[in-house]
Amino acid sequence: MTTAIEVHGLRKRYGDTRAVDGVDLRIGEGEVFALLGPNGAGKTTTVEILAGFRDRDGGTVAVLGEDPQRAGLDWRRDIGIVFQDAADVAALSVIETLRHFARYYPRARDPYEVLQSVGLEEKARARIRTLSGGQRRRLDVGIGVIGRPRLLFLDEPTTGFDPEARRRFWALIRSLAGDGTTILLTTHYLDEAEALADRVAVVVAGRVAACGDPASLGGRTTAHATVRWQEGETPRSVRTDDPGQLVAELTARLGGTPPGLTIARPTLEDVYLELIGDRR
Ligand SMILES: Nc1ncnc2c1ncn2[C@@H]1O[C@H](COP(=O)(O)OP(=O)(O)OP(=O)(O)O)[C@@H](O)[C@H]1O
Repeated sequence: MTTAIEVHGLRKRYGDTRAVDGVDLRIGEGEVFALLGPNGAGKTTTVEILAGFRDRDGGTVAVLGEDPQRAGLDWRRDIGIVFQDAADVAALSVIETLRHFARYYPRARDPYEVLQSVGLEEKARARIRTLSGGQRRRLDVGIGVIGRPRLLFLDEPTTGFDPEARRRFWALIRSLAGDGTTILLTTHYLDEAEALADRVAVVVAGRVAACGDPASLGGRTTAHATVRWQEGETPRSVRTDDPGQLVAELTARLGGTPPGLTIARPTLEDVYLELIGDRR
C-alpha cells in the first residue's frame, strides 16, 4: 500500500505543555484512520501539524510525500480540512459558500451534490448565520470535501450532529473512502471509530498508546470472554479464554443450548478506558 502519511518522533510543546511527545504513525493511501484519546491528548495538534497549519518542534513528517511545513499550493489542493473552529463566511448563503470554495479547486465537486450528501438541500438559500450548530458543522464537512481532496482531515466532524445526520455523514465518509480518499479523523465517539475506521490509534499524553484494527485493538478478539446463561431462575456467568469449550460442556450437561446464552468479548470502550487509565 502506498503511504499517505508517515510520521516519526513528532513533538510539539506549548510553553511547558508537551502536547505531542513522540508520535509515530503510518497511514496508507485509501485508509480511514481514527485518532482517539481523552481531551488534551494532542490529537488536534497532531492533525494541525499534518495539515500544515502548525509548525512542529521535532520529528519528521511526510504527507502525500511532502513536508507540510514546506509544501506549496498544489499539495494544499489535494488536502481537505474540517477543523473544530472553521472560518466564518456568515454573510453568504449555504450554496453560495459551497460555490465560493469550489472555485479554488481545479477538480471541484458539484456544489449541489455536496449539498445533498451533507443533507442541507433545504437550507441551500439560508444565510450561514441562521444555521443551527449541527447544520453549520455539516456545511463545514461539505466545504472540506468540495475540492475532491486525496486526503481529508476531520477534527471531531460529527460533534453536535443528531443521530440521523451522523448516519448520513458515515455514509458520506464510506463513499469517499470507496473512491480512494484517505481520511484521518479524530473523534470521541467510539462507535464512530468502530463503524468507519480501518485502523485507530489511541493517543494518551501526546503519545500513541495503541494502534490497530478497532475489532482487535488491545487483543479484543483473544481476550477472556464472559459467557452468560440462565440455569432455572439463576443467572450464571463465567470468564473464560475458551468459550467454545464451555458452551459445548453446558450444552451437553443441560441437554441443549443454554437459555439466555451470550458470549461477550471486551468492547472497544473497555479497551479504550483501560488504555487511557488514570487520564480519564
Ligand atoms: N494554542 C495552544 N496554546 C497553548 N496550549 C495549547 C494550544 N493548543 C493546545 N494546547 C494544549 O496542548 C494540549 C493538547 O491539546 P490538543 O487540542 O491537541 O488535544 P486534543 O487531543 O485535540 O483534545 P480534545 O479532545 O479536547 O480536542 C492540551 O494540554 C492543550 O491545552
